[in-house]
Amino acid sequence: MSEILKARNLTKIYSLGGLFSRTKITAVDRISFSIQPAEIFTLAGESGCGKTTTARMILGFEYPTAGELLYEDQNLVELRDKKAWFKKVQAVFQNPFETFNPLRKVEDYFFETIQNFHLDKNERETEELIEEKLQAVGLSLCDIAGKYPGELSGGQLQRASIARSLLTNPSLLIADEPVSMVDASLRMSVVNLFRKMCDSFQVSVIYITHDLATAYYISDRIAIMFRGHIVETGPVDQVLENPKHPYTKLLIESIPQPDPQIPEKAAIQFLEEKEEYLRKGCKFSGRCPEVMEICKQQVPEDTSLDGTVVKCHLYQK
Ligand SMILES: Nc1ncnc2c1ncn2[C@@H]1O[C@H](COP(=O)(O)OP(=O)(O)OP(=O)(O)O)[C@@H](O)[C@H]1O
Repeated sequence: MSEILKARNLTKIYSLGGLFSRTKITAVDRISFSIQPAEIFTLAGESGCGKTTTARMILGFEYPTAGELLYEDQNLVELRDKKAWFKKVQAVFQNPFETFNPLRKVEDYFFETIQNFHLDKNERETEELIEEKLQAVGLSLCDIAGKYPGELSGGQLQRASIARSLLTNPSLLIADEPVSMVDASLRMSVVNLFRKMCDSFQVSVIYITHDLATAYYISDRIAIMFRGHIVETGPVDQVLENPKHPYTKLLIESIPQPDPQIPEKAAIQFLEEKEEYLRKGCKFSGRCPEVMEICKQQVPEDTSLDGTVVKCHLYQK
């Protein structure tokens, strides 16, 4: 089956410290990937590796500095009818309490989406459409009727957010850390919904996460990002059961969790992040246990290996 979305050498450069600053980082550096119909493709990596920037370019919130984004061979950057694109691609964000305004009833968002995209026919059909999507995520109109976001749990609200994203029958959902704000005990049930949505509605999902365990559980393919590069990509079991890139191995052993309670630590992390982005050669060379001299000089090319693609000098012929 043909791909629904293709990214080719997608690049985003930011100026650090304002538009006219001379220091620039390549937050996303010539990445290429494609999304097949009805698959879950995970973008994984630690904080500040370019995952959200990639998602924002697909959603049209950021313009790529270079490269192409193609939807059914149409260049998304040149797309004039943004509304038609938003019908096909929907987003589920990290914090459902930020997605919904605390002063508006949750059901209003459903009716508004239907109105905005001209999906309504009559009152009964509108309610049937909403009920269908809510039931698919384990809720019903009765659960949300008349309620404000604060009256639902985080898990219920995230389910409602997923249901709303399905109203337009999108072909692609972008889920950016969708369960990181949901209670740990409910996380798997929400994550499982993406698999279910994928199978029931033939929607593809780009799942953005730090959490390799949930990625392993629901994804078909995965791309591991580090400082703007995709360093390893392939079928999820191949990549996570038999990792090749030293960074993938490190990520599997331990996922660094930034601690908002320790500002000094955050500051150090930011400095490291910037240093790594600006590093010549392989961005991971400063931390790599298998570093070689060439790694400090040259960015490695992509190498195909056992069904995966690895960006590492260790595997270059
Ligand atoms: N508007 C911006 N201006 C300047 N730098 C930016 C901007 N947005 C992101 N960045 C930088 O680009 C890099 C990648 O950020 P991005 O948010 O894409 O990473 P991420 O992997 O999604 O991280 P997180 O998981 O913390 O959201 C970071 O160094 C970040 O500071």
